[in-house]
Amino acid sequence: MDETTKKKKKTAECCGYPISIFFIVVNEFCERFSYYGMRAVLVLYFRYFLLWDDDLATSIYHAFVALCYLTPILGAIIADSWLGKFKTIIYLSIVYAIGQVTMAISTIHDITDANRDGTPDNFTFHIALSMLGLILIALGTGGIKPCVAAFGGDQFQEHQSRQLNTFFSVFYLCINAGSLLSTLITPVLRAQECGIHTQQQCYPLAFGVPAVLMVISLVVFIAGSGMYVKTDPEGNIMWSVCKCIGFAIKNRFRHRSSSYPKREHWMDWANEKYDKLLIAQIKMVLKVLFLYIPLPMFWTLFDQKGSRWTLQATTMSGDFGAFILQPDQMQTVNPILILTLVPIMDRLIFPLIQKCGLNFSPLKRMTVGMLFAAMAFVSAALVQIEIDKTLPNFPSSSESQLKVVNTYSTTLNVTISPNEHLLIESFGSSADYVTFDHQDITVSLNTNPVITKAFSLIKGGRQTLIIPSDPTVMYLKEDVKSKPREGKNAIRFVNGYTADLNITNLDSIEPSATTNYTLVNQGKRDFVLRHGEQWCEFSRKFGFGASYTFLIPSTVFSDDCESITEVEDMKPNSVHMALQIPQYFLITTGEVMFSVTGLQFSYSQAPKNMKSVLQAGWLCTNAVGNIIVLIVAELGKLPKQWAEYLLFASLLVAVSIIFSIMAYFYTYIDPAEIEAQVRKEQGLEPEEMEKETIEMEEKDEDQKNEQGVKQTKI
Ligand SMILES: CC(C)C[C@H](N)C(=O)N1CCC[C@H]1C(=O)O
Repeated sequence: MDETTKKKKKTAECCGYPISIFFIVVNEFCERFSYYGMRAVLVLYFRYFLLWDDDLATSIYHAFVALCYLTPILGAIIADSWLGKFKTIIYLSIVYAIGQVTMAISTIHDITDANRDGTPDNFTFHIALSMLGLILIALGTGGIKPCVAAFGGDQFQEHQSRQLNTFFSVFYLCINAGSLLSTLITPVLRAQECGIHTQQQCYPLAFGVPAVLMVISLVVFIAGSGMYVKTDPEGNIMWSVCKCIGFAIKNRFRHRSSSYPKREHWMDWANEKYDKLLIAQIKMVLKVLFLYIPLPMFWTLFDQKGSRWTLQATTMSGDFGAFILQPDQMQTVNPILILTLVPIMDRLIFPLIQKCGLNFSPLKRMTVGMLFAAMAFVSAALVQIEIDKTLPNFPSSSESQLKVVNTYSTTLNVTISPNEHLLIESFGSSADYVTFDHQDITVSLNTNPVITKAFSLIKGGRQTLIIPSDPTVMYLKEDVKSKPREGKNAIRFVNGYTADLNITNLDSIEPSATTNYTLVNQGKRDFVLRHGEQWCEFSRKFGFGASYTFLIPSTVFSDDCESITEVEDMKPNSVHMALQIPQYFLITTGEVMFSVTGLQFSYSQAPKNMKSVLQAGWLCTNAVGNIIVLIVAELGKLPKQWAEYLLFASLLVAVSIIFSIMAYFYTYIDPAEIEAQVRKEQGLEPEEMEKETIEMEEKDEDQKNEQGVKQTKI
């Protein structure tokens, strides 16, 4: 029996809408807040809390997203064949909430930070707990995804078809409103400092708030339970489809001899055992699923917004004058644009194209959407080329780089064997790093007597030779050799004062010593220097992604910190994050054309009882897209990031050409019409079919009433 044909239960209404819809819409908003909020900080958590490298962080991120889009099949099977949509949503939401809480707990560094140095001591514990959390989240979010929208649709009566359409628009807006708010808020929460023993990036808050939102989502959904129209499971349509396909293949194989007459379609080999209607429906579904084959490539590019593009933003400047944008907040441009572009496209662009007499069919829209996504990656490559121009010339794995800092009382002539001569004034440094293709060097200073010392440099590393007030004890200090994380600044101090010094938030520094790097955020920062009763204060304004060594002279307290000099080890990021806006605009325009159209297309081309099968198939294209990113990342990374972006863009152009050829041969169908025709061929007239349906419904209803089961819709 078709569950969407008629509804007999009159539900409470407000302004023509079932009141129960309110609970479903709020539930979706909270759930999407929870999911996207957690996702917004996930790569940074992998990269900077678990200390994974870029490739591993990106791979696990995409594996997780892929899992989230594979589990809808599981959710659809559970709902259709066992629990029904309502119970499936409740049970899987509980699993989801437990996953979010587990994830939030795994980010508390203090749990294993026994030595209280600010970093976890037992990474295995944090990794295991976070992986468990992510698996539960993937199971929950993917499992309920195909059920919630359909459950919302179930709430509407036959006369509410206009409201039903509005519901789906509001539903989509809720997805993006929830994700917009969360991607704005969670990075801010992450940027806070918190902790019991030491203050660190507040990942527990960034993951904790999404966990709370998921609990709220569940509570809101349960609160509406008295008002919902609930349908019982109707048997597992997916299982019937699989059995029918399996039989057709087996039967075809059994009759492979040329003596058997050919059949029009290979699915016709199931005619002996299966209903013609089911076979016709499977044919319609397979035709659409075949078209889906090239689609994952779109998602391969789309989902890199959260990984590669965010990492790209960490090497850019987020100073927008009136406000500062964190690298991970750039992702919010997508839902903002969705909220504006969907109405513009629907109300303006598509009608205008239609007015011009152009046939912009759904499959054409999807092809153009792919081309927009490819253009977005060309734009990302151009931005990357600009960034690369501003990046320091880091040493290759066989080279070593050295810089010299002089805190001796006079200018020094520094000779580095065999032929490097540097003139460095007091409390100054060499202009830039000197690159060596060998590691063993000898340094001579023109002091009286001459001081000579041998050093071994780190292969592939950057170091600074610190010449203190007593040059005989000159020493090497390792420098940062990549941009500091998350657009922060790495700073350190050389103590040229004659006694121990205390600097805000740092351990005490001995005379002539150099501190390790400390990361500071963008903006104005104040430091207080102290020795006994003496103190002075100095301030510096920082940009994004720079590195500095501050040289403290012996006169520091007498001139009130004025004489502190600054050596720039690495220039701040100079390419502005606004340059990422064109790539976001292009990918979002592509998304509206591809994703929104794809959803409508999947729905309109699916037979009535297999809408969920195609929805699950559609979600699977997203999963496969993420798996492709994983494979590409694992197979090997191109030496240049811009080249990788161009590779993805070219692949998508190639795929969109293949898709447009496949689309050319696709004939749009009206599934209801085909179903009616098959029924007619089977000898069932429309009136008879109607009568039969009503009789079946009434019989079914009577049975349910007898059993005392609340049957609310037919
Ligand atoms: C990535 C954005 C925050 C959300 C995106 N615009 C979107 O609505 N979706 C991306 C995959 C499908 C859809 C969703 O259901 O989340």
